Amino acid sequence: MTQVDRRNRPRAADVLVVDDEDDIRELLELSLMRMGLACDTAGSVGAARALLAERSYRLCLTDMRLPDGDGLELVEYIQAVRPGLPVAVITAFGSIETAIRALKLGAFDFVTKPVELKALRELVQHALKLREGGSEEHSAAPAERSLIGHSAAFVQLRAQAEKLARNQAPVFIHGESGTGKEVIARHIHALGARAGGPFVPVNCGAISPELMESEFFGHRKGSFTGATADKSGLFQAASGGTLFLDEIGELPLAMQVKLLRAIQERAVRPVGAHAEEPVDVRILSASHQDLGRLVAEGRFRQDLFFRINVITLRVPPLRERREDIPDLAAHILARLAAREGGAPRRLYAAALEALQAYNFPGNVRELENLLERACALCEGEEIGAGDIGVEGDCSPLAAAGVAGSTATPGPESAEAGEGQDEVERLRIIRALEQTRWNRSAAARMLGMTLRQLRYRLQKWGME
Ligand SMILES: Nc1ncnc2c1ncn2[C@@H]1O[C@H](COP(=O)(O)OP(=O)(O)OP(=O)(O)O)[C@@H](O)[C@H]1O
Repeated sequence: MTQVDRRNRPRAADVLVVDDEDDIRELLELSLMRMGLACDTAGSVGAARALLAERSYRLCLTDMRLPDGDGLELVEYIQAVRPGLPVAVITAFGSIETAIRALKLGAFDFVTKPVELKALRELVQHALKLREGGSEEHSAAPAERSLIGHSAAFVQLRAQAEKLARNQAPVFIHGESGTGKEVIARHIHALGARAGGPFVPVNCGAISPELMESEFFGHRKGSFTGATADKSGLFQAASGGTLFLDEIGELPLAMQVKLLRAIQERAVRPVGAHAEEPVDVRILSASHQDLGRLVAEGRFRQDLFFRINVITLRVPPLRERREDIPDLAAHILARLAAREGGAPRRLYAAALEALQAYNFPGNVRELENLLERACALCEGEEIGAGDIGVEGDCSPLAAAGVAGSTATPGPESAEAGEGQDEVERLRIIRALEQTRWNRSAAARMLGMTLRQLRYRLQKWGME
């Protein structure tokens, strides 16, 4: 068996295929050639390293078991010496743990044996798009502009997100309500190989449990009362792109089983259909809840937790990165001005100080709401502390019964989860009072949809 099989081709090879079995190497090479790609092949970690030292590739595809090491070693090696090169691993069917370890080490994606041509083609397409840097260069600017923050915590978070944009691993984004979990997810999508595909956000808490399966997977005409035509679901809508499952902790257990299957099999079965259909989506998810705690309480399936939580990003609350407040405020004021017309309002130093001293239990979304209200109230060009309506450390929620806003709990403990719910409940009551219980206006003020607001009110027995 040749350990290094380098073809004397006029142009550089696109893909490095690493596998110790001759027939699999040949099969992969043939499939890739049909896609118009030239390959080098290697039968061991050593041979692959030798080629990587000499030549550059657009993708590396490696088997896990190799005579002198394993695919994970190669993933680590590539991260160290060729960090921009996407590397995908071929894992044995059912060895999802290995695939997850590879993703954690920085692998771009994985395929299971026997390698299906369709899965291989999709993987290669995504990898090459990433390598071309097309999505990265073209979409970095707009995504960059909309993701504001220069605090050390935020800079680190953005760097992690940008690294994760380069692979296909599921990412779980954890943070309090309104911290920017969705903007982070959009950033990961916009900088990744799927940027040309759709980004489909779903609030799992806002879909009624009876319709959930059909919403996610679609349905066939006549499969239930009201199914008057075939309809595709969110998975199909996100095909080629990213499905962002917000508030994933709200999924009922029965749906969690189905979601796990869809993620694992990369296929879904529309309600009323006989066969599954393949789907090609990257899953990003988020919650303000501590999923580990939900698992311990039996409210979230451990297997799904393990599957979606390959990598966790924690978005810090705004009160842990107060340095970001001035930039965020300027950004929000500019956005409001663009919407309303005219020049952006400025903040008096005292107003900015008041904002920086405030604890923002509702995080960036609350900052947006405060500034929108301040712009409506303020008569001149500059917003004063009085227009802001927060006085130093004294949160408006304190008046509503939440002990000092500094005591707003983080999301890490059981009490914290409950505290978060309580903070949200009070925030919603405040908005409803301000809008004289006009739910649409309150939802707008809170930055949520009417459906989301209704869902929460129902949950708390308030509707
Ligand atoms: N770093 C940021 N730069 C610019 N805008 C931000 C940033 N973080 C949050 N925002 C804005 O704040 C609002 C809330 O952000 P987002 O919806 O992403 O939060 P979230 O954590 O997903 O909220 P929820 O938990 O309620 O779903 C959005 O309007 C978003 O544009």
